[in-house]
Amino acid sequence: MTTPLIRIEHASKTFTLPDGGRFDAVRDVTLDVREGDIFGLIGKSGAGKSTLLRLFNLLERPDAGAVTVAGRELTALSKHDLRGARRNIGMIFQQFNLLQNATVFDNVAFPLRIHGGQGAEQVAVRVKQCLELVELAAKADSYPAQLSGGQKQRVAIARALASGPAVLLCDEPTSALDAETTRALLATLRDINRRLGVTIVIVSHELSVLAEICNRVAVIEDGAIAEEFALNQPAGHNAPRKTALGRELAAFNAASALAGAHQELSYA
Ligand SMILES: Nc1ncnc2c1ncn2[C@@H]1O[C@H](COP(=O)(O)OP(=O)(O)OP(=O)(O)O)[C@@H](O)[C@H]1O
Repeated sequence: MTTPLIRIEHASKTFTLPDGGRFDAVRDVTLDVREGDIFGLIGKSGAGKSTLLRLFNLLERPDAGAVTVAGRELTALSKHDLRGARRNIGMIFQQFNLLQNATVFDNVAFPLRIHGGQGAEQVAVRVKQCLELVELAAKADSYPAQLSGGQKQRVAIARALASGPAVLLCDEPTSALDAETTRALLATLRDINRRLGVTIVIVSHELSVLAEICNRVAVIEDGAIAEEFALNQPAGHNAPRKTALGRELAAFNAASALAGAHQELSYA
């Protein structure tokens, strides 16, 4: 058994509320993500999916437990070393989070410039590579306001990949996009996973998104893992699911596999 690329061990996160109360958003989660996975986190609104995802790069620091990525225990690193380790973990968000007053080029160059160590020419070469990857090289001089939602998210992907990370975290990456743009964006993510070998962890409330792209999912309920299972298994390899969401997702997955098989047959 190979060592997982990401290991979350007994992680918990409690928020203190304005009224002084406490809320357990993540409760004793242990989770492995293997290299090359497209790993999905599903759950109802408020289940703790985004908080859990933000533990993967310590955007939220767990109150207890350990987070290890590519052999480095992030929870044990100094601030300085954590900054370096984070270059191995890109992240994209539902609302893209681009710098509005900067061009597409400057948005993608931003993480390279703040980290330093590369000359302007090297930065330009890397930005061009990343924009070509998401098919937006022609938009280098545009501003975010001039782009469609799908294009903005592809700029965000290019920015997230600029430092050559092994992991890409995606927090509801398609929730602000229409169905067609969603399909195109998922194709880009799949391509990045297959061609560049980038491991992806994705939070989405859209079952169709997860059924289409993930090879493994965890169902989150009340901040804990209710069940975890593989998708796109050969027929007969699917054990009964424990949760309603798990059953719904498995049915979605089976239906889209069947649709795919029909499509292949009609092309044969
Ligand atoms: N900084 C915070 N302070 C207090 N409570 C928070 C904080 N961040 C999240 N929470 C609470 O923790 C719970 C889990 O939030 P989280 O965003 O992780 O859920 P989610 O499953 O991603 O939901 P959604 O799909 O609605 O985004 C929610 O009840 C939320 O209100």
